[in-house]
Amino acid sequence: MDETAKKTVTGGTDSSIPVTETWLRKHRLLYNGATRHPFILSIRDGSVDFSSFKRWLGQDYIFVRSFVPFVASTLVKLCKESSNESDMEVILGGMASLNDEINWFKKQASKYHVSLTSVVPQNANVKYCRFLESLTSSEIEYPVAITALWAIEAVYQESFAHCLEEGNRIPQELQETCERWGNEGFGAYCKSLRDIVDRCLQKASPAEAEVLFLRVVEHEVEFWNMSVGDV
Ligand SMILES: Cc1ncc(CN)c(N)n1
Repeated sequence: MDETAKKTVTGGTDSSIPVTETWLRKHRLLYNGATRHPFILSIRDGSVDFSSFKRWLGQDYIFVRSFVPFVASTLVKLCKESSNESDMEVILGGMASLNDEINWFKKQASKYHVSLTSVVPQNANVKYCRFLESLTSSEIEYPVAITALWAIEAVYQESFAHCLEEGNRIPQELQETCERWGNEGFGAYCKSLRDIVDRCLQKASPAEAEVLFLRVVEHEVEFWNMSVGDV
């Protein structure tokens, strides 16, 4: 991160607006590109190509395995920098649900005959996993790491919750997939993460956090692009 990006800036022109709200307003177009991606829209309207779905499944399993050490490193940063008890419960809850997520991927892979041991990570996935690894560095502070964690989870939550909204024509086989991330419990988890980000960045928000938010959203768009074979 260069020196300009490291500079501390205020959250926005109106300090009563939480920082995440400021970013979402400012970067709405890019954010919608991730949460309303053609892959997601095709699940919602039932036109999804199942070979894309299977590609996504195999690649996301690899991603989630790299996501675990990143979440664990965020927990370590919390303990070192503030040890806020309620933040700890939120992150621990997230880690527990990642265990379920990994088992879910294994079950789905066997249902769709995807051999998880033979999946070759594609370029977009390799880059995203490298990015996650870079965030485990001790130079990345807790408020910045938790920002990335919130953004990563929020994109999936909003994408799949959109699939479930009224008027959907989700193929019956994919209903469970949409519910995995679109359910209310996962929504509440993402809201807790968002509240943590807003609290941590209330007084001063490093430009580095906003840059990371944008990079996460870009990686998510690339990940969906890869899933539809558009790389
Ligand atoms: C790429 C990606 N982003 C987010 C998630 C939700 N844990 C996921 N499984 N995969």
